Amino acid sequence: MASKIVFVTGNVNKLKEVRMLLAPAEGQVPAFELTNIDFDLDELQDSSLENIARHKVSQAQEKLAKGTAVFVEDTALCFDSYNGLPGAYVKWFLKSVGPEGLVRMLAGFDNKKAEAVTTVAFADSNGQIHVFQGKTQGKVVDPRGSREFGWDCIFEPEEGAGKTYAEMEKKDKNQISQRSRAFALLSKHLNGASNSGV
Ligand SMILES: O=c1[nH]c(=O)c2ncn([C@@H]3O[C@H](COP(=O)(O)OP(=O)(O)OP(=O)(O)O)[C@@H](O)[C@H]3O)c2[nH]1
Ligand SMILES: [Mg+2]
Repeated sequence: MASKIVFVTGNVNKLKEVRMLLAPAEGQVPAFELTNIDFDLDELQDSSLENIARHKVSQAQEKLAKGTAVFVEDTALCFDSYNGLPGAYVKWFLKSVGPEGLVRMLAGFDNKKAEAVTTVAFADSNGQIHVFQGKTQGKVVDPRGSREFGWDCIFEPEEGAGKTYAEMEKKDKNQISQRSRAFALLSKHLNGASNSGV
């Protein structure tokens, strides 16, 4: 029977993407069964994305039965002109000023470059924590496309043929997104570990 892995997140858009990213290739037997729990986890206020993800998964571990394999992810949007801010704080900026407010933050700057970073922290069934990170470079632009997911409408990735994430098909975003890069590393780890159990 496939082992279970829990993804702790309260973000339905992340869940949708991660389910696509971790889906087994056609004809392949799934190596694990992915389930989701929405716990309210405290998020460390720290400039280290790795520390934030490690702290987040440690809390998730404490809430689950010992031996449960679990992962979390934290996603940051880092402005070049702000030396990496808002970074992991982007969630709170979005809540207070929306995508337009994020665009306005860069109004006085010629440099609109931004980096999207997803940091995955996976605690295996022995309680050992593994961290994986994916990055995508791009720039901040006036909102274009669907407003469904966070800052997707203002992030134009360098490899996106001039489209914002929000203007792209999900499968195309998944080819180049910071999340897909981080989860490709987790997948590789899980596939390597599948013989010994997760
Ligand atoms: O346009 C976007 N494209 C993305 O690919 C993306 N990934 C995350 N986000 C947003 O950035 C903040 C991260 O904060 P975050 O990592 O703490 O997430 P969260 O609190 O929503 O969920 P979780 O912590 O329960 O998993 C939240 O506002 C998310 O909505 C994204 N926005
Ligand atoms: Mg969060």
